[in-house]
Amino acid sequence: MSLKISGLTKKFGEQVALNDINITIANNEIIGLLGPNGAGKSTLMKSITGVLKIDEGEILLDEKNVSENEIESKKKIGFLPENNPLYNEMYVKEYLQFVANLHNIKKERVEQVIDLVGITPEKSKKISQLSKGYKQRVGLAQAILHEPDLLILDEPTNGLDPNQIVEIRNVIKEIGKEKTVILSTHIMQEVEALCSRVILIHQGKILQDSPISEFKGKFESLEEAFQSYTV
Ligand SMILES: Nc1ncnc2c1ncn2[C@@H]1O[C@H](COP(=O)(O)OP(=O)(O)OP(=O)(O)O)[C@@H](O)[C@H]1O
Repeated sequence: MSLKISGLTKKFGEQVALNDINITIANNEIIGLLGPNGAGKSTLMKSITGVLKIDEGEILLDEKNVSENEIESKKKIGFLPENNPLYNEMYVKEYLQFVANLHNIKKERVEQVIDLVGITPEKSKKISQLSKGYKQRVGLAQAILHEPDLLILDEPTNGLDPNQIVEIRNVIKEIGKEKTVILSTHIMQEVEALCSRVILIHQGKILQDSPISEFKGKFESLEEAFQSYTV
């Protein structure tokens, strides 16, 4: 998988949400997308997944422009949006089967993913009955069902309790062994636990794109580094 973003600019009216973003990803790695509220993280993720149309620049996935190859690109990308939209009235397995049908995926894969994200005991429950952590697992399951090469996760552990956070991180770590994962988070421990590379966005621009050790640099902690760049 290769992803090359060049000169990406996205505006909402007068507001420039992303300003001349350039990113190259060539390896399977877990990348932490950091930045204060309103920095442009979700906008970047939605731009890559094709949910938002960009104003300037281009996004190449495996050397093909995502806006000109929408269906092909979507096959290669899995997306867990912020606030994990799910159909609450559906049952877990029924919902995942529904998503699998949209992608033309065999039934066996649904069971495989249910097992991978650890929701086998919950698979016959209604989504509305699940705890937030299990809902998040269902969101992850729908994102990986079609075996995407690139997984984009917008604040995947937001609002979870400490146990659920660890569990979801383990699932992401497992997936990250074979896929490229871009995840946004405000939790520096998460970055430390999962990511090899950090991209820091502030006011729509990239301030830092480096291995985690370089990002930390002379600072005692990632929090300190984050503050020094963004205050
Ligand atoms: N649909 C939209 N219409 C108008 N402005 C938008 C829209 N989506 C995002 N914005 C603006 O673009 C900027 C970047 O927002 P974005 O949601 O990408 O930030 P973020 O880094 O994901 O923030 P957070 O950490 O709070 O989730 C913000 O100023 C936001 O208000």
